[in-house]
Amino acid sequence: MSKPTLYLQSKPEDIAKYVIFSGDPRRVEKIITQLENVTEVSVNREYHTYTGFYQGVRITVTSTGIGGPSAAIAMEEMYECGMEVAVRLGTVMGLKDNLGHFIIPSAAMRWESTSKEYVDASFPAVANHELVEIMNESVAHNNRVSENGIVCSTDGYYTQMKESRLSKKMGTDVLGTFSGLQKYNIAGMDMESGVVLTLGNLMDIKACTVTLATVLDNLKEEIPHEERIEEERILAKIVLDGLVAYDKKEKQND
Ligand SMILES: O=P(O)(O)O[C@H]1O[C@H](CO)[C@@H](O)[C@H]1O
Ligand SMILES: O=c1cc[nH]c(=O)[nH]1
Repeated sequence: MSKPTLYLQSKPEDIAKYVIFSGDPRRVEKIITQLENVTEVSVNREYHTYTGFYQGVRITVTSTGIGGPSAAIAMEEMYECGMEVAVRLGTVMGLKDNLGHFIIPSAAMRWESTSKEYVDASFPAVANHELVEIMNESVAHNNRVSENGIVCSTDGYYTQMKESRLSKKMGTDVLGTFSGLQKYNIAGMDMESGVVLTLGNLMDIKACTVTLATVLDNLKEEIPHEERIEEERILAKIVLDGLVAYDKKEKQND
């Protein structure tokens, strides 16, 4: 019998080949309401991990909290357990006129530091093309709009995404960050895509991120609360439907 992993307290037999990573543990509790025959694998720190079935496909869902370091731990431990496909399901700050859009980035800028602990900054954080296509189709089937631009992942929330009392005291140019990235045609900002896509490539597994633009730069606009609840439910359905479509395609190719 293998030992459970350190933080996600998981063994290979607990974990499906398809793993969904979601930042907020409370979002995980909502996602699993769309699954059947759900088993709690573990609830430890920010990591809430469950495995269940969606239309007959075995899927694990886990949370990673906020930021790259804890996302890397989750990716590593799921890889130890045999993960073959990793999908980050989360939210993103839109940098265009894209509030409410489903952003499935083709790649991420690696402004965060965690992925640089693994590999040089020149290594690209690219999503798996096949998964991106399948998730695009799933967005369309769910009557929503998808976008495949590049996102930027960062470590700083109150230094790069939202002005704060301290950022103002220190004269940090948060608004300048947005205009700089907009010049590069960046679709949005989050904190984990750079890590998930980089590690996915290093692990030689398939990885992508599927995100909902819930806010615009500096939180100048936000999706209203009730609408956000419904759109996050659809976000989960998009990812689950996408994984089922991927699984079907895999089986046809076998
Ligand atoms: O909604 P999640 O997946 O947590 O993602 C985003 O929300 C958090 C910041 O508000 C960061 O983790 C960011 O990447
Ligand atoms: O403020 C936000 C909201 C969603 N995602 C982020 O990364 N930041």
